[in-house]
Amino acid sequence: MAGRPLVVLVGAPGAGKTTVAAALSRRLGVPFRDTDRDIEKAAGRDIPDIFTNDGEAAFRALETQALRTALAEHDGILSLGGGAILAEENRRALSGHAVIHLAVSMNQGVRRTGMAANRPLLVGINPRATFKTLLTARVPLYQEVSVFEVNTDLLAVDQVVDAIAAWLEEQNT
Ligand SMILES: Nc1ncnc2c1ncn2[C@@H]1O[C@H](COP(=O)(O)OP(=O)(O)O)[C@@H](O)[C@H]1O
Ligand SMILES: O=C(O)C1=C[C@@H](OP(=O)(O)O)[C@@H](O)[C@H](O)C1
Ligand SMILES: [Mg+2]
Repeated sequence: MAGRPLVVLVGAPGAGKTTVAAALSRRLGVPFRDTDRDIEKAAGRDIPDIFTNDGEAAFRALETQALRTALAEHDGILSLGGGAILAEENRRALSGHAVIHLAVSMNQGVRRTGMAANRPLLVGINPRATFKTLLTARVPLYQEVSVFEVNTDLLAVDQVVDAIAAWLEEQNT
């Protein structure tokens, strides 16, 4: 099952990584994988449960392991959790891969994640301030690991897929 992801999607929560990765994999007819799902499957629990009962550090350790495994064996489209780029070890592991940054503004990010309470880091009294702090800390890291960026704010999911498919085509010509 050894492989190499065709594309790895990074970006803040609500950028659309999971949704776009699934849509892109359908478009290209290649497998889809999401490290958050891998973690939930392996643990037999969902992410809020892992955060609440084991803490963020435990989640990050599972995430590093899930990333390492997926990079080694997945040969389709891979989406990561928004915080996967925080560990230097993970950024190093992503080096040389076709990493695409799905960018999202605070307004859109809060709007898209506000509906679901399944992102433990964004649950709180001021999601806008939390999201802004998160972007300030992470955007430089998303940019550091990526080789291409799509600003998703004004695009529908299919249009984000179009942009990535066009980029891939360019790489192959
Ligand atoms: N380009 C987009 N335009 C509008 N809504 C979007 C877009 N991309 C994703 N969404 C919606 O935003 C929410 C979060 O998407 P998701 O794929 O879970 O993001 P991520 O994995 O980056 O956190 C979902 O409800 C999804 O349908
Ligand atoms: O930004 C983060 O630190 C996180 C983002 C989530 O994934 P999405 O970016 O897919 O929402 C998930 O990995 C976890 O809740 C932590
Ligand atoms: Mg996701």
